[in-house]
Amino acid sequence: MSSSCIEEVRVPNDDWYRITNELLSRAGIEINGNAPSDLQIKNPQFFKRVLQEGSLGLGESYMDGWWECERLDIFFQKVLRAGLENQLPRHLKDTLRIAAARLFNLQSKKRAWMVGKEHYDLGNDLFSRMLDPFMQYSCGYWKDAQTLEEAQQAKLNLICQKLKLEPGMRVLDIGCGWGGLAQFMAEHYGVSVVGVTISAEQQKMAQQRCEGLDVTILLQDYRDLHDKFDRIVSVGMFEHVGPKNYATYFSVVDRNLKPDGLFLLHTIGSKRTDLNVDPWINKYIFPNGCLPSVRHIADASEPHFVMEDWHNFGADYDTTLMAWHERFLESWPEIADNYSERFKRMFTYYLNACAGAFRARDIQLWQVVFSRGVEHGLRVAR
Ligand SMILES: C[S@@+](CC[C@H](N)C(=O)[O-])C[C@H]1O[C@@H](n2cnc3c(N)ncnc32)[C@H](O)[C@@H]1O
Repeated sequence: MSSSCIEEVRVPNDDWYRITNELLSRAGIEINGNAPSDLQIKNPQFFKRVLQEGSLGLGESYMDGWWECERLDIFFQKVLRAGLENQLPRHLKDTLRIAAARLFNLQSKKRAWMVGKEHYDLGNDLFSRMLDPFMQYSCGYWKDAQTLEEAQQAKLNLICQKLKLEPGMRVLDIGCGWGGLAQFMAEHYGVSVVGVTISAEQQKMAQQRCEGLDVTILLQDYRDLHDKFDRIVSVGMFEHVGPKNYATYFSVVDRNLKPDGLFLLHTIGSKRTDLNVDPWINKYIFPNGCLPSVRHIADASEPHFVMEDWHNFGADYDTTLMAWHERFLESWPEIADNYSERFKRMFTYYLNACAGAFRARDIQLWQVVFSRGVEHGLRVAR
């Protein structure tokens, strides 16, 4: 950090600047430095805001244009690798939220619809451009893929193979999004599918996508399912379930799965066990989201199922998120009239922060296959 930079931003309070600078230097990040992951400060109030409000202040000040960074993904990778997020203070509101999460069920049936309205209903114009043609809003499988399209189709096939789908089977997709997996399973594997979502926009589009196929898309909470299926799959939805409901979730799967059925859970996971969600992500992207740990999944599933396979391909989410960001920026001119510039910064921040978190190995992507111990000759596909 050269003294000329300090003059440039005219830091009003040396201490705010000094502490922030010291923290960032532990992650190899310079203030107003030349590396792509360095911060360019536009408003010197930034230092105070970050030190007082932690992660929330960092994200909100970015949305407000108080700082820039050419490679936000690398910035987050470095910050998380250095463990800086644990050294920032919590905003008072966040402390209250954590207390509330311990006391109340933040993902109750009534509250579950919030994320549908606030995130998944944001705009099909945006999601249809940012995502692949199957509109997969979950990690692709990049093992042999070069493009987002290939990675998402490989993921869809991987799921179908792990589930050992056979024509005529009934499959339940809990958290079916825009219906891409339902369409793929019905078209390529000859199964009949029931999908559930809590987003009205998703239901509308999924129904159009699956017209003419043996697919039903329900707008309902997973807890209201009472049926029987040969296979159950749930992709990118468990992150909305919350610790107070993990046991209920697995009971619902158990209740709806035939005795010789298979269940595939695809979820982001984290090793932390407290309240596994970043306050900025909670406020602006996924209200009431919460990442499960291995222990959460083990405890909730063991009364019901045998765990047949546990596959981590978290590194592939980094690549997926970077591909989404590229497509988001490319399509921005077509959708800019429908959103604000602040929204653009918010989405850029979200996609890059998550990519950096996967790259830093802070969070994981798990596919877990469960059975009831019935002989399937289970050799799970990879
Ligand atoms: C990240 S999206 C994943 C969508 C899709 N599976 C995919 O991979 O593209 C999460 C999905 O979970 C659904 N979801 C969240 N909470 C739910 C709940 N309580 N009951 C049913 N679906 C829920 C959302 O509506 C959304 O479709």
